[in-house]
Amino acid sequence: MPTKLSVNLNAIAMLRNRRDLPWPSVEGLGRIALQAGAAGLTVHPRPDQRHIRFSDLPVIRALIDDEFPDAEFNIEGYPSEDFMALCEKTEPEQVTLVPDDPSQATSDHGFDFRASSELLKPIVARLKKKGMRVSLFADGDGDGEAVKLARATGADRIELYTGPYGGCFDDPERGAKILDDLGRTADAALAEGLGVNAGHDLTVANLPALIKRIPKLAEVSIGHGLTADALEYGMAETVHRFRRACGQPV
Ligand SMILES: CC(=O)[C@@H](O)[C@H](O)COP(=O)(O)O
Ligand SMILES: NCC(=O)COP(=O)(O)O
Repeated sequence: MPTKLSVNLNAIAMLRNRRDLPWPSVEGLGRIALQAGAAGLTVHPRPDQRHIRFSDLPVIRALIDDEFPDAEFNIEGYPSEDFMALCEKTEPEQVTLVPDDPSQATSDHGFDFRASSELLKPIVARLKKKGMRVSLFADGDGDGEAVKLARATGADRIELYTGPYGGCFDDPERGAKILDDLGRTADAALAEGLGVNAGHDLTVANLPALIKRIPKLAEVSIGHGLTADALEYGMAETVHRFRRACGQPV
C-alpha cells in the first residue's frame, strides 16, 4: 500500500490571516488538494488561532463529508480540554496528539513517553471511544522502549517527527544518520503493532529516501514544503493571469 499524503493547510491559513479577507481560501485549496488525489487534509489549530481558526474546522469537515467521503481529516494538537472538545465536535478520522507549548512557533519534538504514557492513556481512550484513530507525535531517535510506552497508551499509530531530517537538506551525511534513527524507530513501532506516520519539513527531495527506508509508512502530512512548491510552480501561470488582467497580450 503506497504511503498516503495528507495536505496540511496551516500555511495557507497563515497567509489568509494576514488580511481580513477570505483568500487564499483554506476550503478552496483543500478542495484542489483532494481533487488532485491527496488522501486527506491536516490542520493544527493552536490556542491563539494564528493559523487555522476554530471556525475552519466545520468547513473542512463538510468539504470532506459532502465532496470527498473517502478522504480523511487529521487534526493535530496538544490535548488541552479545548482541543479535546474541538475533536469531539468535529470527529476527524484521525487525531494526532502533539506535546506543543502554546508559545512554540511550530512543533519541534515528540512526546517524552516515559513521563507522559500514563497521562495519555485516558486521553487516547476518550478519543478512541468516539471512533477517532489516535496517533502520537514521537521523536525518531531509535528508542524502542519509548515506542513500547507509546503502544501502552492504546494509541493506533505514532507520527515520526521528521524536522531534524528535513533540516539536513545541506548535510547528507547527517541526514543519513537521522534517517537510520527514524528507520529503527519505525521498525520498533511496526513490531509493536503500531502504524507509522511521519511529518515535519518533508519535501519532494527528502521523501523518497524516507519511504525507501520505511516502506510501510502509512501517511505523511506535509504543509510548509508543499505550500512553498505550490507557490513556486503556480507563479508563472498566475503572473500570466494578472498580465492578462492588466490588458497585456500573453
Ligand atoms: C505536528 C507537526 O509537525 C505539524 O503540525 C506542524 O506543527 C505544522 O504546524 P505549523 O505549520 O503551524 O508549524
Ligand atoms: N504533521 C506534520 C505536518 O502536518 C506538516 O508539517 P510541515 O510540512 O508544515 O512541516
